[in-house]
Amino acid sequence: MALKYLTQKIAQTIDEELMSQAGGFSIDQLMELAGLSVAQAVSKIYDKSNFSRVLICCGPGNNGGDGLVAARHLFHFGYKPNIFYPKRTKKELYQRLVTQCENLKIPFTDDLSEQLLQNDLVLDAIFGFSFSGEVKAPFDHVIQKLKETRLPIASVDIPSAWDVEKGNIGNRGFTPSMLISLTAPKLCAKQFNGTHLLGGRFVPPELERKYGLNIPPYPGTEQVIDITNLLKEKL
Ligand SMILES: NC(=O)C1=CN([C@@H]2O[C@H](COP(=O)(O)OP(=O)(O)OC[C@H]3O[C@@H](n4cnc5c(N)ncnc54)[C@H](O)[C@@H]3O)[C@@H](O)[C@H]2O)[C@H](O)CC1
Ligand SMILES: [K+]
Repeated sequence: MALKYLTQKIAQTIDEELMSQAGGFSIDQLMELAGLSVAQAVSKIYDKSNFSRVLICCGPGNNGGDGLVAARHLFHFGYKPNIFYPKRTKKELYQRLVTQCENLKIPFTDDLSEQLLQNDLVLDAIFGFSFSGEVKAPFDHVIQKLKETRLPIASVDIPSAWDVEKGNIGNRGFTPSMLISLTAPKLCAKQFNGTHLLGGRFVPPELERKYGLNIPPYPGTEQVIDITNLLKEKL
């Protein structure tokens, strides 16, 4: 049975259902597991001996929160993360995630151009499944710079600036080297031919059946599963 690609609406509905009274999760929990998956995916594909310096670009929503969590785990895995977080939110959850990174002395930077010259890999945690429309400032400049960089880019959940369902319309985004889909891939991932990992190992079987997700079994205690070839077989 083929893995399901989610519409924007279904992705948001599943998220809401997980965090409803019946679902029982808090956003902190889901974000922690999502960010852990992202860090584990990065460590599997980009060995720290060659890609130790990771520039984590964080957006204003939960995708950016996943990036902050991933930064902390990457630090503990022995990487040297740097964080670019141009539009911080005042919500307590994000402030705590920032404090946790500051306590690890993970540098926060304002100079994206400079950082793109000093890192080995970019983690794109700018926009996820709630992105829509044209990219607004200040992220229009950020996306442009990421289009120009030669560094490999690993995208969290959605390649930022891609339409969640239609993909890279009008070529307004960049094409990452790796995509880490969370819960299940979104429709835009049908256009993606690079390394593709799935993370977010928190979906109860009943919810998985309800939405027909057909998530392949995660190996052992892993937080990610490589679905690159699996998806190619199904195309
Ligand atoms: N169940 C899961 O899979 C989980 C996934 N997680 C991650 O959460 C994101 C979705 O988070 P959400 O807060 O809903 O939205 P985004 O981060 O995608 O972005 C919202 C943010 O962006 C702004 N925005 C929207 N469109 C534009 C635009 N055109 N230009 C500029 N800015 C824009 C908007 O105003 C908001 O501020 C999901 O993808 C996963 O990465 C959870 O962490 C855990 C559960
Ligand atoms: K992203």
